[in-house]
Amino acid sequence: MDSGGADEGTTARWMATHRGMYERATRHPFTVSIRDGTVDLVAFRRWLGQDYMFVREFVAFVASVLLKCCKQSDSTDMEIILGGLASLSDELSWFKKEAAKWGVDLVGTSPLSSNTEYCRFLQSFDDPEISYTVAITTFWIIETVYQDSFAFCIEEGHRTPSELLGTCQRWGSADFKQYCQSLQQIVDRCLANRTPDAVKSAEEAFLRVLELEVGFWDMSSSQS
Ligand SMILES: Cc1ncc(CN)c(N)n1
Repeated sequence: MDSGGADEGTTARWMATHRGMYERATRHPFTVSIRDGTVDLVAFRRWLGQDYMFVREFVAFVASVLLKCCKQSDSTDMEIILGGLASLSDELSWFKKEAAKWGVDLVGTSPLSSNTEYCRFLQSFDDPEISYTVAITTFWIIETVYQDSFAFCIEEGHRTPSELLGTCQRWGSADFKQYCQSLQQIVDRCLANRTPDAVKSAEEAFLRVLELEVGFWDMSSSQS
């Protein structure tokens, strides 16, 4: 981790301060049911179709983060963000393959309301007034919720059905964890240089993502 900033470790503090909310997002009954082996496969298929649409929107969001990054003078973060963006190409192919396997019709699927709400939030980052710090914070926590949620599904003692292990590995792998940690280091470094108001805006974005992630899992479980 970069040792230059006095305010290093802000993200860890947020995670501790907002532990309850963080756990609602990362230990949601939907993902816990995957780990327990009791997952409703209708809900899993719904999640798959909805998440495919989300990821298509996420590509544009990550591109907007990259653009903000490139406009910064000292932009060593660019390669990590670009790597994340490039990997979404694979991810979209993976969704198409899984959809075929599970009989999910991606073309005929429409976004449910929680997905639409989340996608609108992502689209709002097109605004050049939204800072790189807020954008990279948002990017980091979006990826981290999936990393933490799915890593739990393959941790010791899991009863995840074998046909879902690939899904859990996708986001629960050590490589994906490492990538999330790289993003977290960028966020902590950015936050260390910012005013209290700027840090507050980033914290609000962090909390908003947690809320939207809970909404996304709820939607997957119950079609709300
Ligand atoms: C809703 C949601 N949140 C996060 C991720 C991880 N990129 C995702 N695919 N979908």
